[in-house]
Amino acid sequence: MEIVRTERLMKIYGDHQQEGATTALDGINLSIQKGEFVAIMGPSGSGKTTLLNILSGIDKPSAGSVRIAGDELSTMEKEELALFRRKTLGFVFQEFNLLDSLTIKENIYLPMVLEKKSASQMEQKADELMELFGIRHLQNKYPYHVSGGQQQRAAVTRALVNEPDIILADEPTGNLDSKSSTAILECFEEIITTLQTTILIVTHDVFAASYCQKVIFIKDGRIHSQINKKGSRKQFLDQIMDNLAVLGGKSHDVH
Ligand SMILES: Nc1ncnc2c1ncn2[C@@H]1O[C@H](COP(=O)(O)OP(=O)(O)OP(=O)(O)O)[C@@H](O)[C@H]1O
Repeated sequence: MEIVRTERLMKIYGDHQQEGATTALDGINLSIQKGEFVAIMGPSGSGKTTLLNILSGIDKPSAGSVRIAGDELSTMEKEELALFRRKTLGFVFQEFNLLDSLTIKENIYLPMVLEKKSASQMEQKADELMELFGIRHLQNKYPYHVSGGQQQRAAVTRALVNEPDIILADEPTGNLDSKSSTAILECFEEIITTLQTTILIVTHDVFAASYCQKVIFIKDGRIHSQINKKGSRKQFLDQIMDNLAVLGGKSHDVH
């Protein structure tokens, strides 16, 4: 089943007939299947954030179509889109974005409260996922009392409670040390195997990308190349580095 499909996706910032307009996306055709773990990489300014914002429904394309789980996003009205985002998408951010005034458990409950789930449904789902990610014992602590890696695992749990079709993650390892990065990437692998949720990450981190099954490289708003993991993770990491070198991008954050 196809979870993401974009066709001839364009994004132009500014008036395209005037000087100073920027073509951020220039005809992106993307197809991501259910249960795939995919990374988008590319040099600074290549259009990664723009693409993620459009897939997230935060931004609208200038032209082209974007379908997520079969639904066309670009024609949705504001309220329909808000509902769609809550039901279909899960978000993970570099800065975790947990609310400091709420406990870990309350943070995790939040998307379910918005969906008006029953107390027993919320408890069952939260317990199941906190157990899976080893953070159940932290549920009554506040975010500032747990480590960055534990906060990110709570954020991943929160992203999953409404059983989204896809998790969109923006630099999910950007604020983590290598041990916590590994833990979160193993969480993602667990999600793929146990829940078959599709995961799309945008990252500069070659180590993070090497956990994915597929890496799509973009440059100047176009898909430049795409590679699939065949051998070991280490072999894939080397292959990603080679592709980045061809692309002319910086490959920092190698652990
Ligand atoms: N709101 C905006 N208005 C005008 N131009 C923009 C806007 N947002 C992004 N751009 C331009 O669009 C292009 C793509 O930007 P984008 O942020 O998507 O790149 P990126 O690959 O995410 O970069 P980075 O890795 O540095 O975050 C760049 O040339 C950028 O300057």
